[in-house]
Amino acid sequence: MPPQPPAPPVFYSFPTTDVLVDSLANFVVKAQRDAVEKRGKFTIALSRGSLAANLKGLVGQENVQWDKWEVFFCDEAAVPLDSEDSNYHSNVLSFLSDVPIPPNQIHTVDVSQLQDLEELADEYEKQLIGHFARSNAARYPTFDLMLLGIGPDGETASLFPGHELLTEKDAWVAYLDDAPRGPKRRITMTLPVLTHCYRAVFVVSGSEKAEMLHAVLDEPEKGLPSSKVRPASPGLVFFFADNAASGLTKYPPTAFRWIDNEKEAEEAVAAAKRKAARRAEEGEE
Ligand SMILES: O=C(O)[C@H](O)[C@@H](O)[C@H](O)[C@H](O)COP(=O)(O)O
Repeated sequence: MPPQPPAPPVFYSFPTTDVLVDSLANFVVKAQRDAVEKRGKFTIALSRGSLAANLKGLVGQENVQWDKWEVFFCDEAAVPLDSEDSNYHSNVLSFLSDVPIPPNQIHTVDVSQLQDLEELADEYEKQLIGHFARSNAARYPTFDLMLLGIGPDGETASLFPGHELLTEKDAWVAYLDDAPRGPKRRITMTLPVLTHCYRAVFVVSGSEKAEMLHAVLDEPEKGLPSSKVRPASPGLVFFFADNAASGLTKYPPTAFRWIDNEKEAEEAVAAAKRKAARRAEEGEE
């Protein structure tokens, strides 16, 4: 079978993250239902950063089959599990401590047992292999849902622009000791794993991300790490809040599903029409 084309992205735009959290929770729960129906369980991977806070809407969701969840972390700092730098810890504070996922289905690495970064990465890769070998892993595991952020330089998980890890094709989990921001020592899922999933959702908020998002989405030829996560159809979704998407040029406002921000939507459509009319006029001159 020829390789499937990358999915055209689906965009949701929210006025604020307060509005986004409920829709994101609904989206995750729907993805869970779909996965459990088709494959009997739900494998989800969570990226470091502000994402954890945006998952708090999962608490109190009804009809969730928490016992079917298998939670992994796209990237993790080599810090104790109760450190505020720990991705696991951020997610515990946000929602994991309030939902009944069996603890052995939340897959962490414990630096109090292992200090060496290479060993940490190997240990986490073994956990992935142990889990996915029983189900769908051929060359790479296929997560039901990858939840990702985009950092100020276009990084995602702990894959930073220009870093040698971006070319890693063999390992599922790799390590770095030179992260340019935050804790330097980390492990991260590699690009083939991030991209080889049923659905990837990027959650991005804040107008300070607008310029960088323009580079990620409108100029993929620049090859920023976040531009390279392109699951096969139909799996690429963006949740935007607080004007994060205001710098995009390639996608018209009509490509967005505007949630609770009709006024902004109307303004964006009107601005796009004015721009198109101006261009047409300039063409005539
Ligand atoms: O440690 C980190 O920060 C992550 O490695 C990074 O890739 C993160 O996912 C993005 O920076 C988005 O984070 P924010 O949503 O917090 O900006």
